[in-house]
Amino acid sequence: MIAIESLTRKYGGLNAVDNVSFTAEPGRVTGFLGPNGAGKSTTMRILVGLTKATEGRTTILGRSYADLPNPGREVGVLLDASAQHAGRTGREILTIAQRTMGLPSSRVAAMLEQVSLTSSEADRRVRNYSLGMRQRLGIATALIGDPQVLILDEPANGLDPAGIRWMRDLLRGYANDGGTVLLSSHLLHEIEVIADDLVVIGRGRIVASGTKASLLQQAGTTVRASSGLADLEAALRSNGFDANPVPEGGLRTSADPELVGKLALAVGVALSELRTADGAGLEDMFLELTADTQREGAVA
Ligand SMILES: Nc1ncnc2c1ncn2[C@@H]1O[C@H](COP(=O)(O)OP(=O)(O)OP(=O)(O)O)[C@@H](O)[C@H]1O
Repeated sequence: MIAIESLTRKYGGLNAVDNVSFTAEPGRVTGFLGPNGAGKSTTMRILVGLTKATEGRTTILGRSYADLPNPGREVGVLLDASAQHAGRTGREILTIAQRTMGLPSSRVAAMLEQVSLTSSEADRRVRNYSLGMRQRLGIATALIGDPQVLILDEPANGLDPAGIRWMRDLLRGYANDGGTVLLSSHLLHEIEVIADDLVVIGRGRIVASGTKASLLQQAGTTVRASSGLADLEAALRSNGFDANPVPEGGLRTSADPELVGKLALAVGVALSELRTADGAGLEDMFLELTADTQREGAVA
């Protein structure tokens, strides 16, 4: 279990993290989602004691990171896969972690196998690793102490589609065995498949959080038409439903698709798209929630 309570981190006049509170629960994968610069890495760095909070507190398994007696045995951390010592081999990096944590030497080979790094890859220097191989090695280092909690910052970076699938399965299995997983991404589609819970952050503030199922429900129905949207919006509102424009044209509404179709017919609007809450609806909601925090418009 990870708990973040009223966390604020200021850099000069900037609130990089602004009064953030949420928990990540055992047995669940919590996706920490937000556009570039939203405050995800800062929050994670504070969690593992690399950055100081200006206000608020964070705990892992009920204690601050600094108070964990053998942190690697309790929490596995992957913040920046490129930060590994480039002159060491993957096997050396894992061996150092194994010795530091007082683990049996057999853990090194077991971890290499778990992340599918071959013996010859393990004996190559990290400077010759692809980013995907560094991510695998980083995940192996995070898992070597058999921790109950995993904190991963953008772990899918550099992985190919098969690698992303592999990581999802690994994290799903880990959470199913009772582990707590907090993973960040700026790409909704990367974590919506795996996350049970989502915490959405924009400009340092939490803009939405909850189970994926509840957020999907809030995402409602998305409807598009090449003309007449204003009439449809008015009809929805006069029937007591929300109707809000979404990026790239269209409306998102709390009315169910069948009703939206009937109202569209009644006001003579030909629809080009009508769909119920799904990943795309969630994406519309994510873009809308973080619209004023985007640098380049779309994120996914
Ligand atoms: N050491 C620092 N000094 C000054 N500003 C910082 C520092 N670290 C982070 N920031 C700022 O804090 C804000 C949040 O950054 P952070 O790296 O936490 O975002 P992020 O959500 O992880 O983004 P990304 O997806 O791009 O990694 C940004 O505006 C960033 O420029």
